[in-house]
Amino acid sequence: MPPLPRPRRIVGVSLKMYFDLQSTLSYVRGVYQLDGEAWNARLDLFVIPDFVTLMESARILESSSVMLGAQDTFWEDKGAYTGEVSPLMLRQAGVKIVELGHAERRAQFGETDEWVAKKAGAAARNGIVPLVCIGERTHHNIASAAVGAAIEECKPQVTSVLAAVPDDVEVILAYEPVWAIGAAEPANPDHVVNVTKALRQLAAGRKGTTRILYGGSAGPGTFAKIAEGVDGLFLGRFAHDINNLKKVIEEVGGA
Ligand SMILES: O=C[C@H](O)COP(=O)(O)O
Repeated sequence: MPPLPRPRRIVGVSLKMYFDLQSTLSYVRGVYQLDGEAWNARLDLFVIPDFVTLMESARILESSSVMLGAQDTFWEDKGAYTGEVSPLMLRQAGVKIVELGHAERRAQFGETDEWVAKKAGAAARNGIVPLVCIGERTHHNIASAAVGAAIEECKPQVTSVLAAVPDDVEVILAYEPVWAIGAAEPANPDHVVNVTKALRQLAAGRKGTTRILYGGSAGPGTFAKIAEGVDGLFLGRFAHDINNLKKVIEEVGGA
């Protein structure tokens, strides 16, 4: 099968719950300063702070091309859902991307593929790009077995989401092997390339853009080794130093 044309590259960071209010806003200001770098590198840049700082983050980023993300959403727009966050309000607040199904939410808060798919549908309905985290929980020692097992585990995570969103809307899939999140280093590059190539085929017939990111202890030096399989990186801890985010933007733009 001929290789599929590749979409524009994209790099972003989720702050999870690592920072406090002032350091979050200061970080978002730092990302704003990298708008020019991202433009020069011809890639899209996003930042995902916590919910509390979203409105102020939107204000900081409003004159830039940096896309604002949220760490989750509920699947209904309005109603008696105490504690949940509406996708309608996220859109009104300036959110362009919503992260769904992160491994930490699946493990600690019981997120299921069904919930993630419903949330992805709600995001798309509100004009927000779903960024869906997928990945296998355990790592097999034999490389060939590890690739096959990862693809099998990721497949339903992807297909349930693709069935829940219109065919012509953009979807971002973040391949994050669970065992590589919060680790000392990212997953083996061959493993990432082999799995992401197979995941790309699952979305091959879509009319909408599907971009595939890698996440899991990614940082400077990661992208060039896996560029064959992915369209960018989804960063965590190793982007807390904003200079590392700058380096990654340059690397992804140059690779
Ligand atoms: O959301 C980002 C990923 O979970 C990666 O986090 P990490 O780079 O700190 O492992």
